[in-house]
Amino acid sequence: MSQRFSAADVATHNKADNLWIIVDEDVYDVTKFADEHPGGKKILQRVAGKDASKQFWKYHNESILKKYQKKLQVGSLDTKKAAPPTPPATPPQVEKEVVKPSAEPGVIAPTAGADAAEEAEALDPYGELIPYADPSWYQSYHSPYFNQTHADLRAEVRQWVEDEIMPNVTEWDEAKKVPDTIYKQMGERGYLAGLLGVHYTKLAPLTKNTVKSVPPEKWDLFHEMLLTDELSRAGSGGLIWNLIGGFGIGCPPVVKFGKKELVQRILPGILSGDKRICLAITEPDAGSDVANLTCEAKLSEDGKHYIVNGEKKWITNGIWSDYFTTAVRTGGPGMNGVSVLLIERSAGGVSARKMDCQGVWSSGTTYITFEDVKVPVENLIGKENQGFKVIMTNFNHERIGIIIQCLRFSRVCYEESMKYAHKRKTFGKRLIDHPVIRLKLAHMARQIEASYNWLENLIYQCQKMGETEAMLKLGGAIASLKAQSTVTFEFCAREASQIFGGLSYSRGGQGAKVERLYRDVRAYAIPGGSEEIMLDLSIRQALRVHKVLGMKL
Ligand code: HEM
Repeated sequence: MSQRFSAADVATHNKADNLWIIVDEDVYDVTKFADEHPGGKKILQRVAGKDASKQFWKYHNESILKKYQKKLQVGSLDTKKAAPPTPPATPPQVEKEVVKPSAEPGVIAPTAGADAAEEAEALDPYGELIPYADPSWYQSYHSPYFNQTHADLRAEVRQWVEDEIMPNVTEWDEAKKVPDTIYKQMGERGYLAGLLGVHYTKLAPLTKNTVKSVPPEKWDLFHEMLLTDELSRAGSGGLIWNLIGGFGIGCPPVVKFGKKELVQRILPGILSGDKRICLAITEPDAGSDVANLTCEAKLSEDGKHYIVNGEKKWITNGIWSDYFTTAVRTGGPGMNGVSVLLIERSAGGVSARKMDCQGVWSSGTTYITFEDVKVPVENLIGKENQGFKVIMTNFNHERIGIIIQCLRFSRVCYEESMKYAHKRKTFGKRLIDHPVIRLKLAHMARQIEASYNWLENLIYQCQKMGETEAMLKLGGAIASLKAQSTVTFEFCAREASQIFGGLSYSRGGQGAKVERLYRDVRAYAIPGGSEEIMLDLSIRQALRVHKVLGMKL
């Protein structure tokens, strides 16, 4: 915005029909906007022609300015320097202080060995540096897992989220739909191909899009993790489920167990963001109890097709999906009669009805009916009656996705609370100056950090192990961490809501993220294995694995 005004110029625009205000040395013409201002026009008229920064920040958060800046800003004060008034996402590099470890007498400190010298350098600080609001490697703490390619991806995704997603996410959630252009961008930016738990180089021949800041050969599971993590900063389960909820769980079985011809035919359209895919397992009568599903697939007499009949419920993205990775019964009762089929909507006989749910509004949760749907036998994923293995292998990936989202949502609740606690005053003090509020923040932070550190460790294990080893050895721990992260999320959403008070009870405004996330909690605690089932599985599976490892009890 090139136009410059003196404070005296702005002061002349001080009438209802000529109403300018100053926020952070930028000048806004709110004459027409005043009538539609949700806080009322009188309140704007009271600051007409004046610097209203203090009042503005009392009632709004950053996304409001981003959203309205283009429409309302007419220039800046002539006193404004080139540098932006708010800290940039990446603060300027400062010379690093070299910290020499030293121990107080009586403290047992490990002596630095030869390996210590090779330890990775901590990356430059990034983000707003609010303690615990980002993972510690963002804040220049050492990490064995992240390098410059992760930092580059982080910056790329954050910019996109802050510019194009965050200012609109509340509107999309209320409309229960994310614009298709955003999903398309997920493909164009090469993100979809990076979210399958499969090495990027394997998918490169199936897509012309790659991620700008990370070459395919350098892509690892930590890139995948941080992509979901950064997207989740928008603070909307609906957004994440819309973008990756169907794809992230519906596509991996096809890539890992689908026939080559099928993969080559459908993957390019999916990875580019033109076609959508979802996972259809749960039924009105079979949730976590997958072995009891009833949707049946009968082989046609000529042996060329399966004919599918049955219902699926709570299917994320089902409403707009072209492909359904579907669990069906091809054999007798129990887990050994289950197969997985890739059902194509274009075959006909597929009806989809959008369901109204408590949370994740823009996720497109769907009730699906299959009526005599003809599915070519080439669309069998894995082997007939061995679909259970396909489904089980998929669970680890699905649950890790849920964990990443829950922990970032917990951080969002914490971060929003921390910021709000610094501006809201009660009984003559800022909230942050009340010990009871600090206690809430402390309880949030300790759970977030403990869970996130376990997550990093599990991602590292997944990276080192093969698919089957990971399924067996990590299944219990991942189930346990899924329960841990949904409990943490529920706790943080509740505590944040208490800190925001009425602002998180009404929708929109400063408490928007907290109000929305509070509604999204159950969408994480129930699907993908409920907390109760996860915790029970975590011990059963761990005992089974450790018996094989030689456990002595
Ligand atoms: C560029 C100028 C402004 C824009 C674009 C703007 C926009 C908005 C929007 C979109 C809301 C709805 C709540 C939200 O989403 O956060 C809102 C609410 C509000 N605004 Fe503004 N506003 C501006 C300036 C101001 C100023 C200068 C004041 C005070 C002097 C003010 C006071 C309020 C109040 C009191 C509310 C209601 C807050 C609540 O519901 O708790 N606004 N504004």
